[in-house]
Amino acid sequence: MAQELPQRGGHGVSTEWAVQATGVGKVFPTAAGEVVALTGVELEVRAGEFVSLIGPSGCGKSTLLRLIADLDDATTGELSIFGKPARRARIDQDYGIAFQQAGLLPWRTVADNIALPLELHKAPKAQRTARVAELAELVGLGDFTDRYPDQLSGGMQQRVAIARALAASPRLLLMDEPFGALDEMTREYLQGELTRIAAETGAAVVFVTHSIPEAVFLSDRVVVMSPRPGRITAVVETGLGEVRDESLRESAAYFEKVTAVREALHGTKVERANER
Ligand SMILES: Nc1ncnc2c1ncn2[C@@H]1O[C@H](COP(=O)(O)OP(=O)(O)OP(=O)(O)O)[C@@H](O)[C@H]1O
Repeated sequence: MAQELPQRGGHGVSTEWAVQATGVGKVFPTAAGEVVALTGVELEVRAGEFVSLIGPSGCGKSTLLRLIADLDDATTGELSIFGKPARRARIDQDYGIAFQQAGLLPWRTVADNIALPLELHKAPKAQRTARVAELAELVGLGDFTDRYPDQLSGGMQQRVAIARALAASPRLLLMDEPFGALDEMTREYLQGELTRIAAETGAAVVFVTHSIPEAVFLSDRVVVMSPRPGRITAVVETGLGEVRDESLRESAAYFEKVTAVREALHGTKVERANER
């Protein structure tokens, strides 16, 4: 059945779905019995839309992102990325990923790590060099392109990972707490940059976070999940439009949505999340 398209503040209405999850469930067999990590997940992310997943530890946020990225298989249900099976989308490199661990190649410099997706896309050398310089500047590492990952702080490594995810201007970005290890000022700066880049490139983003303010600042919609078993319990549309600048953080509309997400989360009985 055709679903109603969510409204987006800035990119105009698209009829294309970046992600469609239908009846998705994931069960992990363990020595102690089966762990139902996800059940009955229905999620659509429109092309160009920014969606955050938030919820207490263990509610299945990372598992859902890993299924979208085809890093694991769903036990039930179906996932499609731009209308393709997740596996096809992975082979076609339809998305960029930035996860909690930077996952950089230690034998490659910052510049060569950022360039990796461009090499896979067979971009000409001159184009690669220009794009790498632009991205390194963007994440504040313009002076560090010749360094190796072990010469960088954890936060700097994470910024390289973000630049790498953006390198090939993918139509979809999958991000699992990419700013979690950064200091607050860098984090807020990169949040602003990410919304600008997503708007400029028209990329859809699925973003896992533990931070309510971060989710609200970044997103068109905040998807609230609850554990045991992991499922979607609420979806908060922010309606904050495309311009996400610092003044937004002090606006009444922003505070209202932060409160709405907090209340939706409390409805998921946060105190039970650690009973596993
Ligand atoms: N490979 C695995 N084998 C067994 N159980 C797993 C595996 N991966 C995840 N789980 C379980 O699935 C559930 C969801 O885990 P997941 O990491 O997706 O949660 P999360 O919401 O991302 O948590 P956090 O916020 O702490 O990162 C948890 O109960 C976890 O213990």
